[in-house]
Amino acid sequence: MNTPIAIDRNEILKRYKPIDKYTHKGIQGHALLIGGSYGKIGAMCLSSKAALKTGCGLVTTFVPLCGYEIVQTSILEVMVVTDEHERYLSDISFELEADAIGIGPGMGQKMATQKAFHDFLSNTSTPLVIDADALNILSHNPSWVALVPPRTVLTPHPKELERLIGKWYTKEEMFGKTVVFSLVNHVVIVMKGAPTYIIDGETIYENTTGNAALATAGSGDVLTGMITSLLAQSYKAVDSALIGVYLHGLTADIALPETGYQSFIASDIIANIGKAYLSLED
Ligand SMILES: NC(=O)C1=CN([C@@H]2O[C@H](COP(=O)(O)OP(=O)(O)OC[C@H]3O[C@@H](n4cnc5c(N)ncnc54)[C@H](OP(=O)(O)O)[C@@H]3O)[C@@H](O)[C@H]2O)[C@@H](O)CC1
Ligand SMILES: Nc1ncnc2c1ncn2[C@@H]1O[C@H](COP(=O)(O)OP(=O)(O)O)[C@@H](O)[C@H]1O
Ligand SMILES: [Mg+2]
Repeated sequence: MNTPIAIDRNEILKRYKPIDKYTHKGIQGHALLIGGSYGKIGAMCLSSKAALKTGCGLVTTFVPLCGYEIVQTSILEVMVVTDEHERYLSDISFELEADAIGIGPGMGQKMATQKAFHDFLSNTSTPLVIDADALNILSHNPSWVALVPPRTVLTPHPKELERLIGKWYTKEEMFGKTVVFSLVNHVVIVMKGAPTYIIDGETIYENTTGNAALATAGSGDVLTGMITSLLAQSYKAVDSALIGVYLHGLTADIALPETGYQSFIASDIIANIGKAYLSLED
């Protein structure tokens, strides 16, 4: 196993692109977030708001019908496109051209949703982040991994990773299997945890920010929105993963003196993305 490269401020500054004075929303990138189901529309609100706060110019959210008013009223800046099904996704089709797509948070694994995800994968070549239930659907249908576009970013937590690559008995074996999965499928894997590792083929990165305050509902949904936003802003897949994970962890380090571990919630990640970015400008 290769020694992990520590991802600290210096490593991020090598990759970070400050905003161009003459940019406009049309060139800042359009992120599309797809997911949600009855009772889990909040996951999409979190990922969509996080995408906006990470800097892309436009965000569209694709949710089942029951999510329409929830997303429209909770985030005024986001555009909403709906599936025809009331409670879950059954046909992921849309007219818009997105620069990056994040799919999976809160999506559920109904058979109709699985089929819709298969058809979506068969027809997309847009830079992609796959998270949560979309990862679980891939684990149920391993042959569909071949449909995943090269350089897609996968963001499993340990259980999702185990479903995808199978059980491991040592840390070494866990890294070995993840590296092979990354190499064979040409994908970047964000192994979420404490700490989070990012695997790009044989290269392993170890994030240095974040703390136990992040152990709270929706913090992974927020990360999906952040990485999708960076992809939409034309960062390479691995750089989107590294910068996204670094900034995400930094928000918790910044907020900790105010919130303590217990009262920090996923919305606090979103509220502190601005301060995390500003710390790169000092
Ligand atoms: N507001 C909303 O709409 C929200 C919606 N959400 C959406 O819900 C859906 C289900 O997602 P999910 O991750 O809760 O379920 P699931 O995949 O069964 O994993 C749970 C199990 O995994 C494990 N585990 C997790 N982390 C671990 C770690 N660091 N280290 C070690 N183990 C770890 C742990 O297993 P255990 O240790 O108990 O065996 C745990 O019980 C998904 O679509 C998501 O987007 C949520 O985001 C919440 C807010
Ligand atoms: N103890 C911890 N220390 C640092 N980061 C953590 C800790 N617990 C969870 N996290 C981070 O929080 C996020 C949790 O993601 P996930 O389990 O997908 O949450 P959800 O599905 O509820 O949105 C990951 O980025 C993970 O690295
Ligand atoms: Mg998650």
